[in-house]
Amino acid sequence: MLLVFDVGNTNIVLGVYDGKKLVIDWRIATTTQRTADEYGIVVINLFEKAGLNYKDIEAVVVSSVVPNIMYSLEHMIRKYFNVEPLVVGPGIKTGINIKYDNPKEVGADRIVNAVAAHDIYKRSLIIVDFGTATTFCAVGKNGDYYGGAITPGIKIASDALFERAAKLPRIELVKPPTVICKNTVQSMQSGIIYGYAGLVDNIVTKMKKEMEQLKEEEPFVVATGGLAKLIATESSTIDEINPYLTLEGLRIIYEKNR
Ligand SMILES: Nc1ncnc2c1ncn2[C@@H]1O[C@H](COP(=O)(O)OP(=O)(O)O)[C@@H](O)[C@H]1O
Ligand SMILES: CC(C)(COP(=O)(O)O)[C@@H](O)C(=O)NCCC(=O)O
Ligand SMILES: [K+]
Repeated sequence: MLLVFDVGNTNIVLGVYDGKKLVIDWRIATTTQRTADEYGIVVINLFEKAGLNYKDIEAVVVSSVVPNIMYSLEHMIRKYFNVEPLVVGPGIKTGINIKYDNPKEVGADRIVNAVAAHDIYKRSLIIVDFGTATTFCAVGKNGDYYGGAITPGIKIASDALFERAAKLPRIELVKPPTVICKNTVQSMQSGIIYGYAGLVDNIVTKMKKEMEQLKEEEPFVVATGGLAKLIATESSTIDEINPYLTLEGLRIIYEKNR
């Protein structure tokens, strides 16, 4: 079986694949303080609780946008799974042609998403990943990765408001029934959720126009990431939510590099 790690700045999402089948996935906090053994205990426990034998793992693929976690994570993988992790980065076969000024600069998660979406949808795409940051990526029909935009994630924006405004409380990210709200919590929820949906629609609409100039057909808009569900229902430009896009991309990258 294959174990994949999607290391983001807030969460690490793990997936266990048996061939093309995602057997199980887990979400743990990204902490740079954990040692290899501490990560080992957490991951082995997850396998045991799920009734899976971690010794059945034959390969591990890692996508990370958190460099200073990698020493412990790779050490854990070697020590507990006895395999050399395949780490997504320059030199790895992806089938994606990165048209960034400096291709090495693009977050691995963004490329992994592009690999999955290109493989699944086989058409021009805009991928929106709602995580610590929200990323927007334009991908051509033939797998050209044009780049896109990066904005503070919705939770960061919401936490910043709480931290910087004395009288504003920390809020739960829940959609209020109306935009015009009559109490502080719902007013904040209205501003962050409906406001963010507008941000998404504005950026996607402008990206679509630029992709037209790049002679790409009307792109299909796919959302992923922990916070996608929250916004996608309010957005008028998101066509589909695919929560497992990044994990799928890691599986596909394994197949391309085995
Ligand atoms: N199913 C869910 N429902 C609501 N929030 C979620 C869910 N899954 C993850 N989250 C939240 O999404 C955020 C992390 O999303 P994620 O895409 O993993 O971020 P990153 O990749 O930047 O670490 C966290 O705030 C987490 O609590
Ligand atoms: C923008 C990101 C922080 C998003 O990562 P995440 O929200 O998943 O933690 C990550 O893709 C990244 O570090 N990118 C490098 C810069 C770039 O893509 O241009
Ligand atoms: K992410």
